[in-house]
Amino acid sequence: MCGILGIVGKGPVNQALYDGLTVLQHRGQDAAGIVTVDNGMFHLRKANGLVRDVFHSRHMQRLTGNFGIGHARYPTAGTSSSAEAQPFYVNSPFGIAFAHNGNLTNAHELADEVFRIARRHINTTSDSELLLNIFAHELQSIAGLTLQPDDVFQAVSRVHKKIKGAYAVVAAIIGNGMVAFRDPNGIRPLALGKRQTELGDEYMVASESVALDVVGFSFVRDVAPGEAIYVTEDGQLHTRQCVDNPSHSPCIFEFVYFSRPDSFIDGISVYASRVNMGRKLGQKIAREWADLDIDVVIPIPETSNDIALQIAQELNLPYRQGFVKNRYIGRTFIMPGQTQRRKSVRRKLNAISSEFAGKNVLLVDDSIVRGTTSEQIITMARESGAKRVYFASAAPEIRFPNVYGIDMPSANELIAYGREIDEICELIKADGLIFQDIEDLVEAVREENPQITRFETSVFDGIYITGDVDQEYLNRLDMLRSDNAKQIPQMELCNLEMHNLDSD
Ligand SMILES: O=P(O)(O)OC[C@H]1O[C@H](OP(=O)(O)OP(=O)(O)O)[C@H](O)[C@@H]1O
Ligand SMILES: NC(=O)CC[C@H](N)C(=O)O
Ligand SMILES: [Mg+2]
Repeated sequence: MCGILGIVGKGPVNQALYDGLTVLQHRGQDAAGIVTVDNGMFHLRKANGLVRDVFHSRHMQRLTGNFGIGHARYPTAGTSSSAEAQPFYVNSPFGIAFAHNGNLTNAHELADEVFRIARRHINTTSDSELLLNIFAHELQSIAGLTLQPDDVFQAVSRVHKKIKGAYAVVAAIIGNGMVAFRDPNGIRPLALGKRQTELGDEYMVASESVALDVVGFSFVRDVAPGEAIYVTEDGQLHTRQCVDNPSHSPCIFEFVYFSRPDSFIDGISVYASRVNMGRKLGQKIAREWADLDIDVVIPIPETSNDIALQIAQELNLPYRQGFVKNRYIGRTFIMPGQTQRRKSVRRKLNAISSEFAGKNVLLVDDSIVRGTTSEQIITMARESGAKRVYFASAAPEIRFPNVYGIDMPSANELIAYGREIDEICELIKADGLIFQDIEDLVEAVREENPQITRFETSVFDGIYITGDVDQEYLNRLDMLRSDNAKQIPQMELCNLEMHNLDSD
C-alpha cells in the first residue's frame, strides 16, 4: 500500500514533498523517492529505506523546482530491488516521471503487449514500470508537440481500458504538468488539495488527506474513481471522468489498518470508522461473551488503540495501555519477510507486567493476518502473569489473498485459511477468540458515508471486484510472491533510468 503525492507549486516543492512523504511513511517502509522538475529537467533521488534515511541535505538541495512527485514503497509486485523504487521514468513522450499505488492484475499479459505493440522495453519486474509505459505509449500516439488537456484525458481513458486492478497514479510530464488518476473502482485512495498564494493557486494530490494537512494545503475533494486530474505547470486545473461506468468500491482494509486515523478517505473519517468498529465488536462481545469475567481491555498498539477504547466503553470495563510500543520500530505487517516480521513484534512491543498480573485480559487488534502478532502477544501477556487471555479482532477472518496492493499473496500464509475459529484460537493460544462479522465491519465504515454502497472486501469473502481473478491467477501469484518464493536469491536489477542523485 504505497504512498504517492505530487505538487504543482509557485515556489520550491522539495521540502513539502519530503514532509508529505514522512506522513505517508506508514503506507510503505521499503523505499522512497522524489522527482522534481526545474527548467525542463528532472532531478531524481530514490533508494531503499525510510524517507529520513533516503534524503540527506545534499539531495534536498539538488531537488530544485516548483513541481514534483514522490513515492513511499511497500512492494506488492516484482522485487524489493532499489531499481524498483519509484518514481519511474521514461524519456518519451516529453519525459515522464511516474508513481503508482496499487497492483495490476493483468500485468502478465500487458508485459507481452507493451513489447509487441509499443516496442517498449521494461527492465524490471515492477507492474508500475509497465503501467508507466502503457500510459506513455497512449500519450505518444495521441499528443502533438504540445500536450492539450484533451490528449491527457484520452490517454487516461485508453489506459483504463487496457489495465486491470487497483491504481492511484501521479505523473510529472516535462514542459506540461501533473497528471493524476484513480482506477474505475476507486480501490486505492487519492485526494486533491489546493493552496492559495499571492502568485496563484498551488495544487497537490496525495494518497491520504493527512499529507495535505501537514504540508498546508486544504482538502478540496477525493479524486473520483476513473477520474483524471491535469494541472498544467503554470497552475491551471483540468479534470475529467475517463470511464463510462465507474463504480465506487474503496478497499475496506484502508480503514481497518492501512490509513492514518486522522485521514479522510472518500468522505469517511478513518478514526470515526475505527470507533464504529469498536462499538460493533463491543456489542457482539456483550452478546456472545456475557458470562466471561473480563477485568480489563488492552489494545495491541498502534492501530487498534481507538478500536479497543470504544470496546472498553461498550463493555463498561477499564481500558489500559498494557504494551509499550518502541517508537523507532515501524509497522511489522508491511515488513518484507516472515523472519523479520516475527523478530520485530518482540522488539516493537513490551508488556507492563503490572497491567496483566492476576487479571483476565481482553486483547484487541484491528486484524489477524498471519497471526505473527497475536501469537507472540498472548505469550507475553501470560508471561506477565495474566490469568486468562481473550482476543478480539476488529476485522473478520482473513482467508483470501489480496491482489490490489496489499502484500498477502498466499492463502497458505494466512492463519485463518482453511481453519475455523476454535482452531485459530488454539494456534494463537488464546482462552477465547472473537472476530467482527463482515456485515458489521462494512456497516461501521459505511455509516460515515452511506453513499458508498460497496467496498472491496476480497480478503474476507474472496470476491474480486475486477472480475479477472481466478484460481489460476492466485496460484501464479502464490508461486511468485509467497514468503518461500521471496527467499530464492534474486539478481540485483540495474537502474537504467535517469541519473539518481548520489548515495554517498
Ligand atoms: O496477524 P499479523 O500478520 O501479525 O498482522 C496483523 C498485525 O499487523 C499490524 O500491525 P503493525 O505492527 O503492522 O502496525 P501498527 O503499529 O500500525 O499496529 C496490525 O495492526 C496487526 O497488529
Ligand atoms: N503497495 C503498492 O502500492 C505497490 C505498488 C507497486 N505494485 C510496487 O510493488 O511497487
Ligand atoms: Mg498492529
